[in-house]
Amino acid sequence: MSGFEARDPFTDPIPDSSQHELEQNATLIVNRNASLTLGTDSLIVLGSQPTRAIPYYNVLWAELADLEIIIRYAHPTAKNVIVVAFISYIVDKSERSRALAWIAKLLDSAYGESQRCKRIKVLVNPFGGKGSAPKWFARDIEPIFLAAKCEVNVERTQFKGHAIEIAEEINTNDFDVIACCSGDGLPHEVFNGLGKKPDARTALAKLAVVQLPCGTGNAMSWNLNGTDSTSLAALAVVKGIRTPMDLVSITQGGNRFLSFLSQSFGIIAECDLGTEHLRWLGDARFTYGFLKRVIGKTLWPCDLAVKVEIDSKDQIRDHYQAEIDQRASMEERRRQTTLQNPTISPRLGPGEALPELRYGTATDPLPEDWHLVPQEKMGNFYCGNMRYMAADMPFFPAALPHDGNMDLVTIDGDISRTAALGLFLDVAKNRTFDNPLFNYRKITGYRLMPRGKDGYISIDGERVPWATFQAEVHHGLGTVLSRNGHCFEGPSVPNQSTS
Ligand SMILES: Nc1ncnc2c1ncn2[C@@H]1O[C@H](COP(=O)(O)OP(=O)(O)OP(=O)(O)O)[C@@H](O)[C@H]1O
Repeated sequence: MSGFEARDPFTDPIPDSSQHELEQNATLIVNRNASLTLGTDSLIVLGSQPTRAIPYYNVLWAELADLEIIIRYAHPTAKNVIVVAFISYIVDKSERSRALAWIAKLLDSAYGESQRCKRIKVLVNPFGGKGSAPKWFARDIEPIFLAAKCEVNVERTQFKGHAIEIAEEINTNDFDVIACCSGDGLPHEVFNGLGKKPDARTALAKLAVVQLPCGTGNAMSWNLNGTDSTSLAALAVVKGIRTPMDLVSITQGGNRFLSFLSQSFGIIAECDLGTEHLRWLGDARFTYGFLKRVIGKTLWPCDLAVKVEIDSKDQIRDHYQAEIDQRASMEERRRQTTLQNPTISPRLGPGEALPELRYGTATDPLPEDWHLVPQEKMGNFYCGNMRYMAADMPFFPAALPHDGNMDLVTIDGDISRTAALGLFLDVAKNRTFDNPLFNYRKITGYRLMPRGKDGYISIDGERVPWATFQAEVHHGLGTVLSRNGHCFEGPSVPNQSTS
C-alpha cells in the first residue's frame, strides 16, 4: 500500500558516522566490547555482529533485573510478521544508577506520548477469521502485549451482540483499551455498548476502542494501524496514541445507535450485503456484485436531505490541510487528556449519556434548513467516517478522525459502464477525488428515504431495515488509538487537482 510502506518501521537505517557523535550519556557500556546507544530514531547496538539499529517504535520494554539489562523488542521475520525478541547484557555494578537513567530515556523514546503498560480488555470473536482469531491472538498478539508489560484480560464473545453487553457493563476505571480480535462488527458493538452506559460520554472518552484484524473486513485496522497483519497491529496498539474520533448517531424508527465506519445505500450496500451467499468467492464476491450491477446500470431512487458543511473539493482540500497543520495544538489538547489522568475533552461534559440530537430523529419534522431532494438516479450513496473501507479501498481520502464532519460520496447510477468501472478501479489508486462524477461533500447530517419495496442499507457493514434513517455526527465523541494521533493511515486527499 502506498503511503504506508514509506513509513515502514523496519526501514530505519543504521545511522551514518555523524550520528554516532552523540552525547556521552546516550551511550551505555555494557561490557568491554559492547555498547548501547540512544540514536536519533533507533537504539544502536554496537559490538553485536553485525552492528544493529532497533527502531524505537519496535522497542517494547527495557528493565534492569539485578545487574542484567533486558530489552524486549519486535523483530521482523517477514514483511508483515514481527515476533518478540530480546537482548540482554550485564552492566557493571558501578554503572547501575546510570543504567536505570539510561533505561528511562530509552522508554521515553520508545513510547513518546503513547501510554505505557496499557490495561487492555481483549474481546476475541471465536468465529473471526473463519475461526482462527483465538489462535492468532495467542500466537501473534498476546506475546507482544505481554512483552510490552500490558495488562491483558481476555474474554471470548459467546453470542451475537455479546460485545454490546460486555461494553455496557465494563467498569471504565479498570481498563484503558478495549481491543477487538475480530472484523469490523465487534468494534461497532463495543461503541454501541459504551454508548448505552448512563455515563456514555465519559466511557467513550476514557476507553479507546481498537481492532486487532481477525475478520474478513478489517477497515478499522487499515485506517488506524495501517495494516491487517495481526502482529503489526498488536505493535500499533502497544504504541498507539489516544485519538478522539467522531462518531455518528443513526436514528431509524424508534431506534438510536452509533456508527463508527460508514453508511451505504445503493451499489456498495448491495455488493457488500447482497452477495453474502457468495462468501466462498472471498474478496471477489464484491467485484462480482459490482460488475453485475454496473452492467445492469441499476438505479436506487430515494429522497435525500443533507446538511452540507463544505461542498467544493478545493475547500475540502484546504480544510484537510488546515486540520493537518493544526497538529501541534491537537497534540497539546491530547496531552491534557492523557490516559493516566483522564479528563474529558472540553467539548464534552463529564458523566453524561449520549449527546442530544441537534437535528432530531428520522421521525421528527425535517430541520428548517434541510430540504428533501428527489434522487431519481442515485447509484451510490456512501457516507464515511474513516478513510479506508477495506484493504486498498481509500474511498474517503479527505476523512479525518475528528474534524466534526462525515464525508459523503454520491455517484449517479446512469453514468457509462466504462466510467463506473474506471471509478471503481481508481479508488485503490486514490485517483477518484477530483473526478467530477465522484460527488464529494463534508456534511454533519442527512436523512435518506429509500423508495421501493426492499433492498439493502448497510451501517458499518451490518444490514438495517429498508426504511428512512437519519444520521448526525458527534465531534470527538469516541476514542481510538492511532499510529500518529491525528490522521488516518494511507493516501490522503491529493494536493492538487489530478483531473
Ligand atoms: N460466539 C459468537 N457466536 C455468534 N456470533 C458471534 C459470536 N461472537 C461474536 N459474534 C458476532 O459476530 C459478528 C462480528 O463479527 P466480526 O467482528 O468478526 O465482524 P465481521 O466484519 O462481521 O466479520 P468478518 O469480517 O469475518 O465478516 C457480530 O455480529 C458479533 O455479534
